[in-house]
Amino acid sequence: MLSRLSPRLLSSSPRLLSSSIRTLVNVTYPSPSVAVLELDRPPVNSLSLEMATSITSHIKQIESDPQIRSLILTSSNPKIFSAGLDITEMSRPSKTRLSTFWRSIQSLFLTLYSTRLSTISCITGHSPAGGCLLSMSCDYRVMSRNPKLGIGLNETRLGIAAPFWLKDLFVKTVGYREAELGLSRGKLYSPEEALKIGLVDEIVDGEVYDVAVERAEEYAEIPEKGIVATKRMCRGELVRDLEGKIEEDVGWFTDFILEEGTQKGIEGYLKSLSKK
Ligand SMILES: CCCCC/C=C\C/C=C\CC/C=C/CC(=O)SCCNC(=O)CCNC(=O)[C@H](O)C(C)(C)COP(=O)(O)OP(=O)(O)OC[C@H]1O[C@@H](n2cnc3c(N)ncnc32)[C@H](O)[C@@H]1OP(=O)(O)O
Repeated sequence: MLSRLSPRLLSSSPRLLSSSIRTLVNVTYPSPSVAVLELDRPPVNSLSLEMATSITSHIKQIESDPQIRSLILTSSNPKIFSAGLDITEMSRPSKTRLSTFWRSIQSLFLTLYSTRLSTISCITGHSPAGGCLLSMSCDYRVMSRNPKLGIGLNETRLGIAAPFWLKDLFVKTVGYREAELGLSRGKLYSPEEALKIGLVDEIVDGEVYDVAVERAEEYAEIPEKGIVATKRMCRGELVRDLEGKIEEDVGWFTDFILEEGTQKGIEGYLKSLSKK
């Protein structure tokens, strides 16, 4: 029923939907050419299989409306953009669920990174690991100036490594040496530090959402043909690299996660999170 509605009517607020069909995101339209996709999976917007699948299918629905030119990705939680992958998906999982989960993450990345829409990440809160992946997949990133916030790839801190395509995305964003340092140290950057290395494009003292809408409208004024061709030129290589290695990447991920040593690391990390 829901999928037959026009994307414009698809404001999937939890207030309107029963929990059984909750879509984990809210979609709104601040202007005729701009859509906002708000992550809404309390407590920390972590990316479970269902969450990743929902975001991907909403991006595709929004994309199918030719009037919409820009998409803002943001969070219903003012303190947390996204805590990244749902770590519980990687803790003692079945191999089948784990590979389906990883496919949903690959698909979310490919969809967001190569969409015809101009994408603005509106980062009001923490954005570690998979949260940083979502932000880096967008065309432009605005972040609140709050020095307590962190953005970056902290996988090594969990005893895991970023997959090759996330490493490549990071290298493309911040350059080789900074990426190597940031990845191996599992560094989370403050907004000021992130701005300095090009991990975010702008930091905002006041209402970051208003700035994101302004930028989305600016992008929407640029002729679509030029912007889509440019995006394809800049991003095509990484998209093709991953598309050509989907199965290999699923194999690496499942083997790596299912190793006993990795499982112990994940268990310990989960404990440390819930003890806080
Ligand atoms: C050479 C071969 C290479 C092969 C490579 C192949 C494959 C690659 C292998 C692996 C790649 C996998 C990539 C992973 C990327 C990821 O995204 S991993 C996730 C990383 N995320 C984090 O580390 C963030 C952890 N969370 C936090 O730091 C904090 O929660 C926060 C976001 C800063 C918020 O803090 P706050 O104090 O507000 O909240 P709490 O910490 O109290 O959390 C509330 C609640 O939520 C639970 N939780 C937090 N984060 C997650 C999460 N990511 N997943 C699941 N659950 C999470 C937390 O445990 C609390 O739960 P509660 O105690 O039950 O209330």
